[in-house]
Amino acid sequence: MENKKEMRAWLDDMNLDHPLVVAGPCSAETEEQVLKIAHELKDTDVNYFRAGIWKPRTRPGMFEGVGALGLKWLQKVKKETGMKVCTEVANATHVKLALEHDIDMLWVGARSTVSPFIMQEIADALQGTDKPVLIKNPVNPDLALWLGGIERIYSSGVKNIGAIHRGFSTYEKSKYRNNPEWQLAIEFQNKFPDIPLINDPSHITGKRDMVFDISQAALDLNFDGLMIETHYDPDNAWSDAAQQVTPSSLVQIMRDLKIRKETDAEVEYQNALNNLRAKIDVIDNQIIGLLGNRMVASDGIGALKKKKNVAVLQSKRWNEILGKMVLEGQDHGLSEEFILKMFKAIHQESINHQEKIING
Ligand SMILES: O=C(O)C(=O)C[C@]1(C(=O)O)C=C[C@@H](O)C=C1
Repeated sequence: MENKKEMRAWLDDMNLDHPLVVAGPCSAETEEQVLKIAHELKDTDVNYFRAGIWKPRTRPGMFEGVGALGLKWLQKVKKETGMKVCTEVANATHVKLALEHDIDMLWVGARSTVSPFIMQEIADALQGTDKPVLIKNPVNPDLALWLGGIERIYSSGVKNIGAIHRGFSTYEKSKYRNNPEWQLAIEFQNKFPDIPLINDPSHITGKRDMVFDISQAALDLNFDGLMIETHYDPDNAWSDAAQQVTPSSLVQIMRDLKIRKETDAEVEYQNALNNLRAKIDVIDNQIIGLLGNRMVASDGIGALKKKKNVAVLQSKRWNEILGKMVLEGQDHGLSEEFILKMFKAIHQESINHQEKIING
């Protein structure tokens, strides 16, 4: 699949003066609930009203959505508010029913994107539709799998396409429900700059008080839109209670978000920017030079270890280095998270060098 301008035509044609906003409850619960939220979102920046009707849940016995009945409620939302509507589809039957009920946009969830068989089934059922289809990232941080899923949908003739970044599952404890792994989203944009990329801060954070910060971070990284779960009584929602915001909070979030432009042509700005970028280029070259020197020293240690038959991994020494560097980093305004990531990568490279020497 190649990047093509046509992939973003559906969004460009909307001529929005703000990021695309998709909002509405995690789950459609009752007709009254759906309509009440829709009416509260009616005269806001919201472009698409969302509600899940088929809910993939981690464990059986949890609320799995109202099913096809909810499609009628979404039709009512359209009729009463004029808002476009969207929902998640997870198999060919869902697609068929959603298209029959003229749902304006569909999305494929993270638990479906992981499965090439399901993606192919959904792609076949979507064949030829002109409705926009958004594909969420798979639960695991695998860019190729995400792009493969999008390619299946695109290859079946769906030209109005988009992607939703909802973060990635981790075993490790984290302040996020799903780790954003922003680098992966940046790589996505580098490869496919014309696939509209929508951020889902609700699933990334799992907590409503973090939704604003993640939304702002996404806009700062040139995301095209936001999907934010919204409920008039979040605490009593039937699913994902902790992460939903009220319609009035959503309006406030949209008001407070800063939308930044791509660049500024002013000469003074351009000159100052170029000066600082020249500095960064010099420093980056120095960093590479220093890392190269470090590996030469490591190669020397590798040769010594080979002679004396000593193991490559020296945990005590390594932990001392990590501890020292975290403290050193603090003095230079560098976060512990960054220092640990960087030094773990350096350590691995050092080990690879020594492995080559010892086994060479
Ligand atoms: O000090 C050592 O023994 C090394 O081999 C160097 C080094 C490092 O790169 O800093 C590499 C591997 C060890 O696990 C510990 C440290």
